Amino acid sequence: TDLSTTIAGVKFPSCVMNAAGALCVTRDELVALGKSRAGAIVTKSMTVEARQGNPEPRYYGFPGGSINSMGLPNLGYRAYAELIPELKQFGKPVIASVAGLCEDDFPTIAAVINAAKPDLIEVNLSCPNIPGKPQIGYDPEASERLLKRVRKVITVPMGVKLPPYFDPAHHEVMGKVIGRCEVDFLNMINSVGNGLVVDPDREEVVIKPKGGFGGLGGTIIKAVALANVRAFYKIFQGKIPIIGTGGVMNGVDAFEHFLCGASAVQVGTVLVEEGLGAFGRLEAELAAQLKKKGYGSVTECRGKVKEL
Ligand SMILES: O=C(O)c1[nH]c(=O)[nH]c(=O)c1I
Repeated sequence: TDLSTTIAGVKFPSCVMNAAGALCVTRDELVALGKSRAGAIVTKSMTVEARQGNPEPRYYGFPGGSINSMGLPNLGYRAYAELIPELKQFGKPVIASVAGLCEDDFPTIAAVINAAKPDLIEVNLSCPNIPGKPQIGYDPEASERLLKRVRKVITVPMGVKLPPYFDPAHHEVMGKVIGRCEVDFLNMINSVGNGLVVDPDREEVVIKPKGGFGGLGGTIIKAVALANVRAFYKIFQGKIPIIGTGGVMNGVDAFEHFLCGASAVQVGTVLVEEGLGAFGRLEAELAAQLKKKGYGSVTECRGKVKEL
């Protein structure tokens, strides 16, 4: 079974890769991703200055998912610009995830990162965990302004990592914004922002930042992720490739993302919980599922989910 995929003209040896944020902050983590079965190396979203991130505990896994308020811990964009040439030696695409603490940070980072020639750049409009900072992706005007500014300085394929939307009207509005910004791929969804997990025995929240509020990931968000993948796949009639992120814990979850229109999938929670070995398991399970269903590749089943 062929598990390779192509996004914006870039060939991925496997359609399963890490989500920005999962095991991808340090050089050692990124090199380990390069040596693993991951289909790409996706960096942690980067800011201008290096950051320690939020106070711990800031990640908590539980049956069904995870909650995090990492607070953008990363080496700073200059360090990743220096790392990119080394990371490109592993025979798989390097995706640089660009964030920023303010709108002006994004083009500053994007211009320097673009010069380091990652295979693709993913603009993260959906970090939910910077205290006092609303998600850019929930502000269409700010999203359009920012995407147009970074598009001017990015010459490699540019994608956007979107937060979950919960209303078709929002899918429509963001679809129009994206259509006006020459976006080469989409990635959805980021974590479901500002959830709250409580430990009933200790009668406490489980993470420290923001009173325990954090982004949700894992099985519990799969249905939200699939809805967003499907909504944007339909809006763009499959013409903009979509990376499906959210709730992929096994091969069947990944298959569901492809049926809804994804061209590749990213994994976060399952990677943090299981480690890099998850890639081998996910690939084997996805290959078995495709074989069982009579599909020769993920491309064959893309967008094939039937309505009633
Ligand atoms: O807290 C984080 O660092 C973080 N956490 C997330 O769940 N999504 C993001 O985009 C980010 I930048």
